[in-house]
Amino acid sequence: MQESQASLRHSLLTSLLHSPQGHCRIQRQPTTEVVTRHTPRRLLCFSPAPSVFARLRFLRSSARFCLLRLCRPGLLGSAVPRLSLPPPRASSASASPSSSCWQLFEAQLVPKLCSLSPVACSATVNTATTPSWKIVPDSVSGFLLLLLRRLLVESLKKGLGFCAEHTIPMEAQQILSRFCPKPSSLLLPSHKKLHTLPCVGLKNLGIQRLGCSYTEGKKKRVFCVRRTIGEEAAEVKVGATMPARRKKLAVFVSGGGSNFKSIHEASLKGLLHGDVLVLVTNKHDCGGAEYARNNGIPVVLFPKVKDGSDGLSPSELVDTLRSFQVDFILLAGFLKLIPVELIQAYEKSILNIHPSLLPAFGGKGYYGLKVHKAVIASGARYTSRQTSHAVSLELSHFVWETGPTIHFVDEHYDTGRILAQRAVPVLANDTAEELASRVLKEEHRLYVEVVEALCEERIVWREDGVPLIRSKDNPNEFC
Ligand SMILES: Nc1nc2c(c(=O)[nH]1)N[C@@H](CN(C=O)c1ccc(C(=O)N[C@@H](CCC(=O)O)C(=O)O)cc1)CN2
Ligand SMILES: NCC(=O)N[C@@H]1O[C@H](COP(=O)([O-])[O-])[C@@H](O)[C@H]1O
Repeated sequence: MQESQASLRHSLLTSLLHSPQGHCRIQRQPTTEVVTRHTPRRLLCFSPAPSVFARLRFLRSSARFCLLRLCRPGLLGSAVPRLSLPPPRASSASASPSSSCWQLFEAQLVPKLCSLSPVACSATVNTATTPSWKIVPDSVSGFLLLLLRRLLVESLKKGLGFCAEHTIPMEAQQILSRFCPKPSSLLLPSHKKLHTLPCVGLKNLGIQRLGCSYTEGKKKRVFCVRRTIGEEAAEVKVGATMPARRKKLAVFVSGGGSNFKSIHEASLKGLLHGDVLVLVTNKHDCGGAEYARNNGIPVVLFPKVKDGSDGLSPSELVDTLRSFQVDFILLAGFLKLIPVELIQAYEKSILNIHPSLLPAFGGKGYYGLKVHKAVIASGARYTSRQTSHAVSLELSHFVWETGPTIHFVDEHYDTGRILAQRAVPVLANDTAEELASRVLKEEHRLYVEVVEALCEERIVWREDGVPLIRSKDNPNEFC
């Protein structure tokens, strides 16, 4: 069954692509408006049918027929469990329309389009949640192709109506991790803003960029655009803040991996602007490694086991992470010392979570349950507020607390710059296990919040070397 559908898609793509002239445009909204571009783009071609009307009939019937079949649920993402598109995160008031369009465009559809071909259709019709994309021929040579465009739009409308419930396969959502740096934008004569993203998937088709343009408050549309050699790309930055490129993450574990799992799940839900691409562990059979294998995430063994050939050396580990184009390393219950080679290769890019309020209860020997046992045994008490001579003793009260710390990693255990902490109460009759469980819940929340900021490039360094997290809602404030 799959084969026939794949060959069907191929025949449609071939028929659309191998002819001397023609154009395609992926439109975000059903519209008859044609954006006049300041330089014509040769995009895609349609096969020269014996006669004009035969061509139209051929294209209309083949497009409509193939799209109906292409869009049939289960076709495009057959090998991978299907996920319906998560509704886009409510963009903060400050986010411009373009950025929400861009987030939808970059995160949820470009990967699919680029991986499958510009002929694929997808998504649903409600612009408030997920975009509807149409592929229509856009003529720069006369009414013929405009007529063709209208015919195909009609076909697609009917075809896409069939796709309304169509979901994006998970593979498309993971393809985005191969996507490119910051989108740039092209100012169109009518002051519309076109944001384009290099599109690796279609290079062999001569299509190098996909773009998302918008006019304030109006409809949005998406183009597939080809830059012919020598053509000047008048790309200029626009003021609108654009989300950074999605980040590539590596997670290091030695045990159960609950922090790793909460980060991975947050990424799949669209809460993080990043993806976990590789798991590193010193215990290939630990819970975190098991979870990674069950979710298609490559597992790498580090460090080398003493007498065995398995495992990577520090330099091999650096090379491996570079091959995945990893941006950030997240330690989550990893119990081995990170070598200086890795710290130098990933400066200010390695985070660790520790289950106490550092600098208390940190360093060599302080890991896992040992940390919580030490906290309980110490009877450590922190005043909840500054006591001063003026404040009588009965007003100051002792609060017994601990909690997770997230810090940058340097060459020693737990001595790197602290980025975030959160207080968790210690109850008088707590066992180490009960306290560990309470702290772990807070770890999961705190680590996802910090990784979210990391992926959105909201971590800044103060002049005295202290890292701060810029508020998501108000860039002038810090968490
Ligand atoms: N260069 C760094 N490497 C690591 C750091 C760090 O801050 N800098 N953090 C640790 C995680 N961690 C605390 O957060 C930590 C892990 C393990 C130990 C420890 O004492 N380990 C034992 C060996 C334990 C074992 O193999 O089962 C030891 O070294 O003797 C302390 C702190 C991760 N790496
Ligand atoms: N010093 C390092 C250390 O103790 N890390 C701690 O190991 C646990 C791993 O749990 P997880 O594997 O379920 O994420 C977490 O509590 C983490 O803070």
